[in-house]
Amino acid sequence: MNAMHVPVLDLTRLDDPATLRALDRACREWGFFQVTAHGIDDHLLRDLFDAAHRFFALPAADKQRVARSADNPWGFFDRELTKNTRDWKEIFDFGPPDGARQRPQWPDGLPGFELAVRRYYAACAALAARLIDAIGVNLGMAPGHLRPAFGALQTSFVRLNHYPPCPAPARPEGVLTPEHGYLGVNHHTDSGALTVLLQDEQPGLEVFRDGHWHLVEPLAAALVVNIGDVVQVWSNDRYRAALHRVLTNTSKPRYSAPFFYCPAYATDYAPLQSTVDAAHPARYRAINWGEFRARRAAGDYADLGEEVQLAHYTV
Ligand SMILES: O=C(O)CCC(=O)C(=O)O
Ligand SMILES: [Fe+2]
Repeated sequence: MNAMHVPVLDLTRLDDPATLRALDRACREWGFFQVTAHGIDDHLLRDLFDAAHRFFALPAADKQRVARSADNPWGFFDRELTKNTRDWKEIFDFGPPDGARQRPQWPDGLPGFELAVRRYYAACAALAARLIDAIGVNLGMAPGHLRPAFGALQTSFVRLNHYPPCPAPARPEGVLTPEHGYLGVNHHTDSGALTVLLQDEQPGLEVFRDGHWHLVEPLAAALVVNIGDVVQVWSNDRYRAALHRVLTNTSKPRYSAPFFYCPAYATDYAPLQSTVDAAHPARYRAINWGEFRARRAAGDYADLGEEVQLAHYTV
């Protein structure tokens, strides 16, 4: 195991110049960091884990009653593909309603489940808004410049992940999909702007940096944050969305809860004007989030050939 660790930032004073510098460095060097003093109440995080444990312990038929479909991405799913390869996990997704078909689904007979998920969503959205403000400032934009993309029409969502013990864990050296055995989640970048992640005490999450995989250590008081593709584009590659994956193990279940901070569908994102000059021409053309997300979601749901990547939008 590699000895370098992802940086840990104390967010007590996020607008402090020293914190902003540490944030910029973490975004440049890792695209991944952990945050303490993040302001999210411990009870809320405990309630969320409790809700996740109770949901995944339900009989399979009860979970299937809230299964997601080709029309509705919100609900239970246990056949997700990442890099066209089956992940060893089951998930529950909650995001905003959109039209008649896309709507949250809630399991019967789990008092407190919906409330715990909604509270976690709201708390993570507030934290992500603070972080995106700081990132915008670090990239040379006025405070609040990126906020409008994340108003009432933001398409952020919460995912509950359960990785059951796996009889055949895989551990490929590089960024390969395993030929034998399973990963909890195959290597990928997150396609939104930022991800805020709660993980339990069971190790498994790894980030790829300088040719090696590094464990993102479970820290009791911390949340994990990583840069997604949208911020990579805004930053014109100053920050990279880091590749990450989740290992399985033979004996212990693992639970995690990412909050994917995503803009409104109508958002067109391109390198911010402050990141582009004669020496640094724009590396991406404008991308429409609604279009990108629809193409990625179709690939996660079923094997439709090559998954859409940022590389398809470089200039
Ligand atoms: O479970 C984790 O720690 C990370 C999960 C992840 O990367 C994802 O769901 O995109
Ligand atoms: Fe991820």
